[in-house]
Amino acid sequence: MITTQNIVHRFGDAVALSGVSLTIPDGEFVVISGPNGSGKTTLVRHFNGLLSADEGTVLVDETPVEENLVAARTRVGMVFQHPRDTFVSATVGADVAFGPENLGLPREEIDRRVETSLSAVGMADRRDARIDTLSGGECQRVAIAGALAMEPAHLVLDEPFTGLDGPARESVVSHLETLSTSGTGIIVVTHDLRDVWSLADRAVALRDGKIAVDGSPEETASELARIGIRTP
Ligand SMILES: Nc1ncnc2c1ncn2[C@@H]1O[C@H](COP(=O)(O)OP(=O)(O)OP(=O)(O)O)[C@@H](O)[C@H]1O
Repeated sequence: MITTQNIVHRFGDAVALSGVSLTIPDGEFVVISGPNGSGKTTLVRHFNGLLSADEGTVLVDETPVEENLVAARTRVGMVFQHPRDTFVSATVGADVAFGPENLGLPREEIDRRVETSLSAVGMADRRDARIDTLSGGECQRVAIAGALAMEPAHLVLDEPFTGLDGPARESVVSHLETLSTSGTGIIVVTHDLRDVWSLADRAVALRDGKIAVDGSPEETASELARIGIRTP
């Protein structure tokens, strides 16, 4: 479970988050939307301690994130926009193995996780492929596999569909659906709710660093429309 309690985040004089309280239970599929600059990326970066709040507290499984960063980053996996810039290894398998290696896991366990994670995104046969030969959609799937190899309770994806064509989006969405069905909590930051609307348990929208909308997709569709966020 991820809990933010009244968090405030400032960049200099600019207030990016202005008192956000949110609880995301294990297994929940949440979409986070909102206008440009409303604080979406800033918010999710608090979920595993990539940013720390100026005020308020972030808890992962009831432990403050800063008390155990490794636990927070193991429980909450993060996949960023433009994953091509975040790969650390030359090949798919080596990149996916990187996180588990840093946890100091035995080789057999690392191999098992790489295999399972790549299978989960339909890339098991590309283990030895060079990263620089992958398409945008394949990069996104490998980035998801890298996060999955940490066996997170929650997978956070920040604008995972940017730059992907229709078939690539469909492929990423279908893998998210499989993960969600198998119990992984999914948190997707997106401007475009069309892809994930039918999968979401909950829709949260930020505006001016505050939660403007929070509820089930059915409950929130008209409120989202009122603040200019289109739903399918
Ligand atoms: N590193 C930074 N330094 C200064 N200001 C920042 C920084 N990162 C974000 N901000 C500001 O904080 C506010 C929230 O930004 P954030 O990226 O969280 O919004 P967002 O909702 O994810 O936007 P977008 O939809 O454009 O990605 C914006 O006003 C942004 O300009």
